Amino acid sequence: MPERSDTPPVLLGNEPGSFPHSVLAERHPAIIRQVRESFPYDPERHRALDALLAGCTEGVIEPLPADAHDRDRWTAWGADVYTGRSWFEVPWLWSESYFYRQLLEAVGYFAPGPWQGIDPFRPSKLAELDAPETDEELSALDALADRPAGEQDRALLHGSLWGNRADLGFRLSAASGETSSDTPPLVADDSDTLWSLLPPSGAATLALIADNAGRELVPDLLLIAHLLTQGRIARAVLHIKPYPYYVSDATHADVLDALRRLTSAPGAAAAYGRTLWAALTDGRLTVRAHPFSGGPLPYAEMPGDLREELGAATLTVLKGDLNYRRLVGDRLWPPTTPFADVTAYFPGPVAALRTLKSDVITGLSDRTEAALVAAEGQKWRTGGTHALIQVRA
Ligand SMILES: O=P(O)(O)OC[C@@]1(O)O[C@H](CO)[C@@H](O)[C@@H]1O
Repeated sequence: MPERSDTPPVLLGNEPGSFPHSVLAERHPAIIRQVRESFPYDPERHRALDALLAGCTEGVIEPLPADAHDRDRWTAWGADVYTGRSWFEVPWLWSESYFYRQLLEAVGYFAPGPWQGIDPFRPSKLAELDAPETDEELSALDALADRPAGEQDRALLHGSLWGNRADLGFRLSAASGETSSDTPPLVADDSDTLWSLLPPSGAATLALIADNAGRELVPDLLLIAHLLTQGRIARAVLHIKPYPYYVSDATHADVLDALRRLTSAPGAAAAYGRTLWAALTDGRLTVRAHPFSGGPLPYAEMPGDLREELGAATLTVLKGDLNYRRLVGDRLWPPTTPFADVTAYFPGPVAALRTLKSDVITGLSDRTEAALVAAEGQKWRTGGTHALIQVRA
């Protein structure tokens, strides 16, 4: 993307007291401690986790093993440039993403052996899926079945949007999700444009770039099922992560767990599950784990095949905070910078559904920004209490 002359610099994690700094200095060590307890890892795995714990705050970025299957890919993504530097002095997005790659290395996720393919975050993902809150959310679908189509559209869109609050990494460091602010929860709402891109004519292809498993993925799947049933889309491609990432990000195993949760639920939820099952088996719904989805770069740098694929979609919906950062570049834009400007490079119509959990934001009106700042200072940016639906048609 050619840079605008007023483009702010990419965020780093080097400012003590800032949100990015706290993620590197506090959230990452907490994640390692949590992973240590998640399985009875052997002494070698414990040593590797301890080394990462020391290294990720005090040390420097270490290279991947020479025989790592994805070493060349990470080199192309910048590993040689950043190796040997402090985690805090390189782009925050890169540093965080590489942390998860190194965490998988430490638990032996890629190496032949007993821990190969074992998702270190699976216990917490499954606990969430099994939680009584998930039952409550699914039983609410029964009452929705008799409501007018427009009301169902809105409920399922908002379910998917607010499902993004359920991010396990975020909960590790968010002391309280509540705010006393009386500012509206939605800071931008382009949902009319979103619906206008998906009329009930049945021809559209939706690309949904998923974020978290469990209580976010379930409503994402419900939204897809609803759009298929209403004829607003003919097919959907669900983009997930090729491996565990940012604690709760959805992998293919998580999609299958969520689907099983739906099909085994009572009432309307099971019907949604059956719709999805049928769509997967007849090819109207496909699941895609592109390597770039687990990468450390903004979408402006997506490779040609992905660009072509998303360019062919009627609409690409990006879920969540991290995808938003990757979509607009991980930069501290003035909040009133038009969303359409910073996403002009994207190969087709694009929508962001996101709760606000990091400083990056674009597309606010002057009035909304002023009201948020007057009520909360800058807390609205990271508290997860506000959300947005932004669309560039
Ligand atoms: O993408 P998600 O799940 O909505 O949020 C991811 C998140 O919790 O992790 C990043 C910090 O580690 C931030 O982008 C955000 O706070």
